[in-house]
Amino acid sequence: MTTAPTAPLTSTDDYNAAVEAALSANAAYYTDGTSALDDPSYDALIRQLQDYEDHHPEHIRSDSPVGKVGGGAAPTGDVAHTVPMLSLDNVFDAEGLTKWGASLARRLTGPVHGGYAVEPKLDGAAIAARYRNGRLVQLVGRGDGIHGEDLSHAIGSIVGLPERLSVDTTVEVRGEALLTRAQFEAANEQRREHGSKVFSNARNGTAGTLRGAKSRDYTIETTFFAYGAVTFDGVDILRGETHEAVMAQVDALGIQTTAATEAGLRVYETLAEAHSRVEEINALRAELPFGIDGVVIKANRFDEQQTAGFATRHPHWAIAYKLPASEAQTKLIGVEWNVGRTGVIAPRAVLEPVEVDGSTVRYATLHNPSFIAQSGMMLNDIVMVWKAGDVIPRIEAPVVNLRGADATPIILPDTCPKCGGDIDKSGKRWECANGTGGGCGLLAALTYAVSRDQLDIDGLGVTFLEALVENGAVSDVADLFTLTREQLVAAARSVKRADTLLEQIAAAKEKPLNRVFCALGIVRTGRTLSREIARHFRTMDAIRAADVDALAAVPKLPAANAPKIAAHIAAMGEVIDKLAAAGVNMREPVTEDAATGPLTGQIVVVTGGMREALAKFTNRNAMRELIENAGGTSSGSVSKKTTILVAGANAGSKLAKANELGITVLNEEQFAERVADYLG
Ligand SMILES: NC(=O)c1ccc[n+]([C@@H]2O[C@H](COP(=O)([O-])OP(=O)(O)OC[C@H]3O[C@@H](n4cnc5c(N)ncnc54)[C@H](O)[C@@H]3O)[C@@H](O)[C@H]2O)c1
Ligand SMILES: [Zn+2]
Repeated sequence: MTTAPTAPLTSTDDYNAAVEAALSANAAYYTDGTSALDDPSYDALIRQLQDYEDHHPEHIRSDSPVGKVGGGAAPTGDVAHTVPMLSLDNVFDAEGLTKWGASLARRLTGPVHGGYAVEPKLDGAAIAARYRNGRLVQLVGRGDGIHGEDLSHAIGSIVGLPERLSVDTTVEVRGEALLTRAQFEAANEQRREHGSKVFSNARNGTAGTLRGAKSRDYTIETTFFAYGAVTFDGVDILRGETHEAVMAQVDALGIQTTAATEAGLRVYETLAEAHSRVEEINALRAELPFGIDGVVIKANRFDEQQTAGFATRHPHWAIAYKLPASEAQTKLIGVEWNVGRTGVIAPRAVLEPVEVDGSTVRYATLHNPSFIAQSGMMLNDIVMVWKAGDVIPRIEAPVVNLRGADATPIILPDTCPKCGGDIDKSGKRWECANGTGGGCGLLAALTYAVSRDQLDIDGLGVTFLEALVENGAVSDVADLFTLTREQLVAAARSVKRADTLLEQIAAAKEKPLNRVFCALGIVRTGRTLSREIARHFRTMDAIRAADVDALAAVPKLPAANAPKIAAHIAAMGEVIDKLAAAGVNMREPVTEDAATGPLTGQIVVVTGGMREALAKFTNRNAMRELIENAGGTSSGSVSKKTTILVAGANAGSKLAKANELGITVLNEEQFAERVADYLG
């Protein structure tokens, strides 16, 4: 795989080869961003070079990347920087941080007095934004730290970097331009539409976006976060003795700083506290709307920064605490096609196992067949795998310049890989035309139907269901309700278990319509939509009588999906009749109406583990149902619109945010009291 050797370099030949490898990786990294090495491999290579150069100073090549900003390979323009724009030194663990703290104290001949400012290390491209008399006049890339490229053509496409300041002042603000996750996806969508090569990750996408802004006839948006400011044109407007104070001043000018994020700047007295903040930011990482590759710790007071001084490549007063890489390169060795519960046929990438952010990744989602076609991916391509906010690893695009002779096209299936039936290719997602109600995906559909959020027959595990399907006792969800005691005893091999199951099945007959409907596994519907449909129509008969237009009128139901949903409901007619005949409830209970419930008009967010009075609502869907039954609206994230936060055990960032916004926070007891009539 594309990892660098880890043994020490022992000969000049080895050293020369390693320098060449680093230089070509660098050149790719800073230009079109498709390096042959991932970051950990590159960093390991640089450490090897450093080690060799320490022992053989007589062999050091003048073009060695060690100790240079941008490894000496970043595109350098002709714009002179006001003051050097440097890189950062790295540490990777607590020990490294302690060492850095000790060396800082030595330079200051005593401890740090002004505290440590801690900020996220944003993973994009450094730019300097020059404002003259309140107008954004020039953007400059970092280059070799002394000269940078003019990137002014990107003015107007960078969120957070206004073209006019709130005050007519002259200043140079420095910070990181990046693609947020959403901007990254939008950028790739645009590039696919325009037939351009998609970016394989957000970081290299940023450099490409800024540099390419000149030659594109469409605009790709990026986002800016400031992390510094220097005087420009000799106009000294910066006030305050600390980094923190200047960042507040930048913020007041209308420029976005990291204060706009949950991981924003905070100042701590001790390095130990700063280290805890590193861990906090690491925990927030998955939730942040953009990528970070570390946390930056800086001496907060300028006089202390000045005393500590600079090395050629980096300041002594700041350090980057690198977090484990959230992406890595590996090889796409296969594509699997899985058939899901509603018959969706989804492709999954099989990867050569690779370590990403502390776990081994073997698979990644490929979304749908059109994604494969548009990404231009081929089998045996090298791909960049990354973990986004979600847990499913993703790959975006192949690293085309690493494509080998063994690359072969990815073959899309002609027939359902599971049952051999036809595939419905009319939508973006392919579906087995035989995939619902009966044939393909039956077992998965049944598992879904009996699960806790639907019919809640928890004694029916997959193996049990499999036995029932195999011996012919069950061929659709309705058959579950006519199972005899004998059949259950035979499958369960236990009278006691069979009786428990009979009780659960009897209880399932009384479930509200929304759950019964959901258990049908109708295409393009899930928990939320099933609840909307049941609330809207109130009875199964009304649902069946609804035409496409009537369905499209259901709140939250995308009109484009209504025809498929209507067709599937019609196709399930026989199963629904069987359910009704078995005595399964077909009505949505009219609870206190949304207009009169105790939570009417309230927008409620739940966070943390539910205990005590709400202990049986540990499942978030159960809480949502409770909130909606009581007339409220349930939401997943805290915003200004939120009116109540229910905070349980170990509530974290949502609680902090609610407190910040002055939102009513209730504990389990208080909330339970409020909805006492609905706890059932
Ligand atoms: N894969 C490859 O082939 C390859 C090649 C070259 C470099 N790299 C990677 O690039 C990195 C080295 O690049 P570098 O020297 O540009 O350093 P760097 O990018 O790791 O760190 C310095 C930069 O951090 C940024 N930064 C983000 N948040 C900041 C904040 N709050 N305060 C100050 N600065 C902040 C600034 O842009 C600054 O220039 C390494 O991680 C290396 O692995 C990889
Ligand atoms: Zn099938």
